[in-house]
Amino acid sequence: MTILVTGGLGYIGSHTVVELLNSNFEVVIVDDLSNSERFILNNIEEITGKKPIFYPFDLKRKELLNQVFDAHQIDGCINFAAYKAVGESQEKPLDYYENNLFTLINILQEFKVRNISNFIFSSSCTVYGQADVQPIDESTPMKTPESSYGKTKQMGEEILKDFAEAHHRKVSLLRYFNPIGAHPSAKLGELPLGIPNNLVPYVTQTASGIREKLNIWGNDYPTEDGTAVRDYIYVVDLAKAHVQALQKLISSGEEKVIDIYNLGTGKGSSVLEVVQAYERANGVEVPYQICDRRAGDITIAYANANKAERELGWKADTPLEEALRTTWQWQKYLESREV
Ligand SMILES: NC(=O)c1ccc[n+]([C@@H]2O[C@H](COP(=O)([O-])OP(=O)(O)OC[C@H]3O[C@@H](n4cnc5c(N)ncnc54)[C@H](O)[C@@H]3O)[C@@H](O)[C@H]2O)c1
Ligand SMILES: O=c1ccn([C@@H]2O[C@H](COP(=O)(O)OP(=O)(O)O[C@H]3O[C@H](CO)[C@@H](O)[C@H](O)[C@H]3O)[C@@H](O)[C@H]2O)c(=O)[nH]1
Repeated sequence: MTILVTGGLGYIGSHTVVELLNSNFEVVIVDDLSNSERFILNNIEEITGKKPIFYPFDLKRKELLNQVFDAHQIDGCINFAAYKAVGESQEKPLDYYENNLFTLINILQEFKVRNISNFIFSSSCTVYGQADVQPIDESTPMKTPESSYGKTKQMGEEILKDFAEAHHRKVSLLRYFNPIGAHPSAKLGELPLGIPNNLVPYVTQTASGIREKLNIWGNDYPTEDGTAVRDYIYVVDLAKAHVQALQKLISSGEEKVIDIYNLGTGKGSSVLEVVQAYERANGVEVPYQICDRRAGDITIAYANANKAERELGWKADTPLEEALRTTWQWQKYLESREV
């Protein structure tokens, strides 16, 4: 079967392409390289011994997308392509709505006219906002997200539910918690772009001396050590969930399926716990200072991922320290490419 993977050279997409190729799917990638680099394609080939087909263009260009569907018998799509910087989305909301929603609709139009099913969407735990109860399961009520980015994820989910209902198609909405880590080969990982916004990339750059100190945004939260708590999920575990969600859609005898899964470990870790685990895992020091809270941050979010375990037979079981070790190895790889 041939799967279109949009954003397949990005962080989560590239890891998922590896898992798809290892599971004998044919892969067609469309990625405009707006947040990724071409060498990732070679690295995917080095890891798997297989070469995915790659088209470098912007999915907003309908006529090019149309040609891809003409050229390949597409059996499903995993749609990673999106802008994802929460802060930036507040400054450029129109760019976020345009990129994250128009691209989605363009692909779905092709699915509609060509009668294709099996669509997987990258959603986020951000759709829950600050939930009233932890852990968060799929029936936890959604709140209005703080950012335009978060709103594109909620809207994307609604678009897909309507699409599945109206056209009798199979879709899976995957709500990721906080993905971290890199491929064990150290050939795939998250590419740092400017000053990292996310915790683990910032910790990594602090450990390697690129940043002087980590700013911990607040230690006065109502948590055990006062720092905010998240559910950090290893990216390879996350990638595997996509293959399992896809296989479930493909093998379902139903005409219409709307699956929704939380993808997390079920365990919350505070910012300080992540810093300490990083130091232990990699034998490095991470200097930090405590600062004021970051605007828009929630106190705590961790998943109840039992539904994914029950229905997909999937569980994120890589320990935090192991995931953090791969991050450090990826950093070393990136540094070796620079010299
Ligand atoms: N990383 C996270 O913390 C996280 C958490 C929850 C959800 N998500 C979602 O998961 C998906 C993948 O995230 P990621 O961390 O791998 O991001 P990423 O930026 O590394 O990957 C996205 C890829 O899509 C490409 N892209 C963006 N717009 C495009 C367009 N118009 N046409 C073609 N290609 C385009 C980029 O070049 C990039 O390679 C995104 O939808 C993101 O919103 C990410
Ligand atoms: O330099 C830093 C960076 C982060 N943090 C804290 O670390 C925690 C995690 O922050 P971050 O890594 O930025 O993740 P989130 O704010 O939880 O958001 C991420 O995870 C969400 C759920 O997947 C996604 O929707 C977002 O796109 C993604 O940025 C938060 O308490 C931050 O305040 C710091 O203290 N210092």
